[in-house]
Amino acid sequence: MSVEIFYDDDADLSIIQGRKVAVIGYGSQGHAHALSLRDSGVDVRIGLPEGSKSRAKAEEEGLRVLTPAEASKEADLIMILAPDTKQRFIYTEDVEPNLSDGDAVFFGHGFNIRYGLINPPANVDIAMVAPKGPGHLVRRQFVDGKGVPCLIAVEQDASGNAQALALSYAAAIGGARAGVIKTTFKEETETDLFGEQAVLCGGASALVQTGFEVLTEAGYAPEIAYFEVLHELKLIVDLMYEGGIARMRYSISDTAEYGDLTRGPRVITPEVKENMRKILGEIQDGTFAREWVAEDEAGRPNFQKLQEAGEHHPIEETGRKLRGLMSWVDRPITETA
Ligand SMILES: NC(=O)C1=CN([C@@H]2O[C@H](COP(=O)(O)OP(=O)(O)OC[C@H]3O[C@@H](n4cnc5c(N)ncnc54)[C@H](OP(=O)(O)O)[C@@H]3O)[C@@H](O)[C@H]2O)C=CC1
Ligand SMILES: CC[C@](O)(C(C)=O)C(=O)O
Ligand SMILES: [Mg+2]
Ligand SMILES: [Mg+2]
Repeated sequence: MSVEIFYDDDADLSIIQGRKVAVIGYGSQGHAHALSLRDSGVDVRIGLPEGSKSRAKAEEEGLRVLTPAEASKEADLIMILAPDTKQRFIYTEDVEPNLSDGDAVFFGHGFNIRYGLINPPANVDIAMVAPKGPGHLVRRQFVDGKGVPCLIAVEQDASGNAQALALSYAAAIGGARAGVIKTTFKEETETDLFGEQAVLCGGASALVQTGFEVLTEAGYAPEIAYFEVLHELKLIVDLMYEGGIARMRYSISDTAEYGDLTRGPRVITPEVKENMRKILGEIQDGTFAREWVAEDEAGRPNFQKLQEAGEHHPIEETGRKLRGLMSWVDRPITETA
């Protein structure tokens, strides 16, 4: 195996238990890290601006909430879990002026370091603990005694101990129960962006919406189309998660398997693969990062337009109606943060 994978036995939890941690941001990842660090015996404070709507949620959990500058000053490990497009401003205004020799600045994703938006001084550790899953599941798995795998990376090892520190942090949020893989900021950033754009979020959403459109435009009931292309997708992906594509193919009918083997490549054609390569190229050469930063600076006009179109896609209305009848899938994403 070419990668190094670490588990709980490889991690020394006492390292992170001996640090003062500031978690900047209390959203999807921030709440999961902060609550699980606290439950692992770590001294945690939250950094949020005075007017932040996340403040009440963190305070409800009994966490101590300071401004990002105060939290950075008090802490010797600052984990930045604010939106990627805001991090460079938070870093310059609140974090950097409060850094001392031997402090550590951590990230949950490598975007700002990989694309040179944050350039830290040489006297601090720069590392990453990036869970490979949405924050709400990171927390839910931790509470259930499980964990979401994490990537760790060290960009700058001023202390000579940055990797052990990152591994200790990953263990404290449950990552080492599932496996912690050592990588680089470059590899994490590029593969994470590719995964979410081409397969997990962009690819999967477009596949589901297009399948729904084809069925409903051909006159089939939206409810049947919804179950077929969205609801059942989870059940199929659960089998892949448990035992790979082979396990899924073992469980489906041979009719489905023959259709899978012969029709799948007609949907995901060589042209689609070429499009995926172009998307990867735009990530690697910085085109996507520049576009996203510019879009954010312009007030996100295109993002908002596309978001609205997605929210009004007919599959959402059908889904809301059907999920309303299935109490067990009614898990609002506001469950903990
Ligand atoms: N979402 C995920 O599951 C994953 C995210 N990541 C990475 O984690 C990081 C955080 O993403 P995510 O959890 O999705 O973010 P969210 O958008 O869910 O949450 C962002 C949080 O940052 C707060 N915030 C906004 N502006 C500031 C500021 N100026 N100072 C301090 N806090 C601020 C927000 O507060 P308010 O309520 O006021 O807006 C909110 O609490 C990103 O680097 C992302 O790429 C990595 C893996 C998975
Ligand atoms: C798949 C999306 C993700 O990369 C994640 C949950 O890991 C993100 O940035 O939210
Ligand atoms: Mg990811
Ligand atoms: Mg991501």
